Amino acid sequence: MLTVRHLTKRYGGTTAVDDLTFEVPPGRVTGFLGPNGAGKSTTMRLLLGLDRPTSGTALVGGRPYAEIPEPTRAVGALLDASAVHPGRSARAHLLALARGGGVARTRVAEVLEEVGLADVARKRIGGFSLGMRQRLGIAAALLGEPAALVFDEPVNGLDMDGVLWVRRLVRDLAAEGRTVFVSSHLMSEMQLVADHLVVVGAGRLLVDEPMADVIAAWSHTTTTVRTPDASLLAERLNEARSATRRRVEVEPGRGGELRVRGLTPEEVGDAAHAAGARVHTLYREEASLEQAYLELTETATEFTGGAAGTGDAGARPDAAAAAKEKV
Ligand SMILES: Nc1ncnc2c1ncn2[C@@H]1O[C@H](COP(=O)(O)OP(=O)(O)OP(=O)(O)O)[C@@H](O)[C@H]1O
Repeated sequence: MLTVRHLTKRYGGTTAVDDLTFEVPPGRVTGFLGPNGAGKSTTMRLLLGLDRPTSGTALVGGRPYAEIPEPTRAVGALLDASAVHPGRSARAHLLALARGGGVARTRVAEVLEEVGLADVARKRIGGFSLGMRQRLGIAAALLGEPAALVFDEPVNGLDMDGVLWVRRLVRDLAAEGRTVFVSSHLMSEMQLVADHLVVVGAGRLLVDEPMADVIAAWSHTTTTVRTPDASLLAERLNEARSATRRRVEVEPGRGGELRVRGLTPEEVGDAAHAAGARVHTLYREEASLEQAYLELTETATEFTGGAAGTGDAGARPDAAAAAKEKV
């Protein structure tokens, strides 16, 4: 279990982490999502005792990292895959880590095999691709067979095989009952691996919910209909709204269009027929989870004046408003 309570970290005038509170329990993959600069790496570094909090606590198995008796067995981490000695071989690097962490030498061959680097074990790390370095970083994290794993952007630089391998590994580690905490700046990646999602923007907690709930709340279908009889149809749709238990929203779009959320194109078409409204265009739009996430983090950044904003300033405000309601 990883526990973050009222965690704050300031660097001079920059608040990298701002009063964060959440837990990462064992047996599931917890995704840590946020745009660049949102404070993900800083939170992970604080959990791993690589930096001191300005205030609040970051605990691994209920203790601050510095007080863990056997840290290698408690938590393994992949943070910055490039922070390795380029002149050493992969094997020598892992042997040094095993020696330092009190781990049996035999684990080195095992983890090299597990991450697919057995064939290049004696090659210098300096000649490794970014993907190979990521695999080596993951091998180092797995050395002590730790109860918790912290992976900062583990799929960065990996080819498709590597990405699929990391996704499977992360899920397997959680299935073994380990605590798995994985960061990414991509919602699409989180959607594929995470059971639970923690979203941060400008250092603040925005969402802490099961992935399934996030998907249900953020994805929605809008049916757009263009008709010269908009008021007739709108009236009929309002009747349909009171007849259904689903949440239906009708709002005017561009050029006499109506945008209907909560009803399918078939239902809108039937309502138009019943109302005697002429339909010139009728289509369905799926709101993407990625878009809702971008708008959420963008809004968080605007309100806090942080520097983590990304994306398109013309983004649709309706999804951002819906996302804000969720917060
Ligand atoms: N050692 C440091 N000194 C000064 N500022 C820092 C330091 N480390 C992080 N920051 C700042 O804190 C903020 C959060 O950075 P952090 O790296 O934690 O974000 P992140 O979500 O991990 O983003 P990325 O994916 O880009 O690493 C940023 O504004 C960053 O510039």
